[in-house]
Amino acid sequence: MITQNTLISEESESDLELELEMEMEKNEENGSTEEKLTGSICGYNSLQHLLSENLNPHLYQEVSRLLLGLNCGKALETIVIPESAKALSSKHDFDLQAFTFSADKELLREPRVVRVGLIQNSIALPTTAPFSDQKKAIFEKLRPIIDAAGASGVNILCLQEAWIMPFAFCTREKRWCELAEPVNGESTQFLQEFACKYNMVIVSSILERDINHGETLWNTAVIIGNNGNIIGKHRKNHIPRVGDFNESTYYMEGNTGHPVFETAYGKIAVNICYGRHHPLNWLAFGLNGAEIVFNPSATVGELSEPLWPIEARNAAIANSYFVGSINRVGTEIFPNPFTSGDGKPQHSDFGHFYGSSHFSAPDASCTPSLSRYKDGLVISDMDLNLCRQMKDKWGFRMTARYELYAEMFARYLKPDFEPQVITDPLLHKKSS
Ligand SMILES: NC(=O)NCCC(=O)O
Repeated sequence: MITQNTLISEESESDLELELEMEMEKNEENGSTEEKLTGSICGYNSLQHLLSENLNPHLYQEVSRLLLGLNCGKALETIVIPESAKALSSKHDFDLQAFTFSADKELLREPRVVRVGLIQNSIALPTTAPFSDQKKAIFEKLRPIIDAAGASGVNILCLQEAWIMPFAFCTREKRWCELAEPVNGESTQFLQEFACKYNMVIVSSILERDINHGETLWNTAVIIGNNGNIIGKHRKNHIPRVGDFNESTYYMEGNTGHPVFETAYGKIAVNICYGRHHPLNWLAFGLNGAEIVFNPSATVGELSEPLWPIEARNAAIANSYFVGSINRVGTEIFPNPFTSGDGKPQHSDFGHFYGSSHFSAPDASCTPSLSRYKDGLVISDMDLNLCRQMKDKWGFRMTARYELYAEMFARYLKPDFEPQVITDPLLHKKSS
């Protein structure tokens, strides 16, 4: 029975306001109160935080079991983070969390444990600052977070979508195109040093300018190998045309298919942001053998927050791989107001990017999420053997009936396609 442990939604409005005020006061974390007010859930930095503070330990355990699932029959365990990484997180005020997904022991294969990190961040300077200063400030902001990942022994690190810039695609202003870089440009060079220093694979999502093909623009993930080499790139397949996400003004649908990159630490792929709403996009990376698929994103609460914890987790389950979901944080205000043809008054920001980066595993378990308003690094160990173990257990690949769907698509793509509908012969008969 929920009584004094009740969720705060049942409290009176004035109680709630008082509690929120007290929570904000006792909250020692840095960052502006205003950002926390817009970014928090009633003063809590994440759903897990809200629940853990308001439920008794037994109720919290039961709620977590249902919300986060179990991994090998147990709640996910946290892992010990080196003091040097913790010190960086306190000094530079970023959220730092670390977990481990295990798999069953096998008789013929050794465990294949890799340590993976995801970074979420807000921009570092106002969008009105000179572009080069904005970019440099983001580099400087990320430096200690990447160092914390390196100090923690992260093998594969992924940054958020278009991490070197504000998510300016809402504006439709062409001047933001200046922030596009070639695949081997400034941001890649910046990350190559870390890749070498920490023997780390890094996935970097940028606005790409393809110099060799008419200086065209793409939304691209660059895969940097642990020797600092560029392994390859993937271009975002599905471009949003929803709300303020006016990204088709800037770049076209990707032309790189669904590549899987075989790295020193496993087979990885990147499903960039809006591609997460397309189950076939997830499927294709799985068919090419991905063991971890990253979803670097930029999305706002009003549009997608109820979808966020579901889609990635479902993809991990359906495709028997791990998913790393990243969303940026904060509210980015642009100098010129814009509208997006949806009848809403003109405005100067997208709304709040709600962070909440996390991992999902093929056995339906997932980590708690990072903060809704703070920069953060979430780390997880994952035994990649779990991918095949879940394929063997559920048999989704073997029961998939791909031939049925191949035939369906072949028919659907023909101009004379007619939907397969069998109408009740009595439906249109006049009653006599
Ligand atoms: N960046 C991007 O594709 N955002 C689209 C919004 C969403 O998919 O939630």
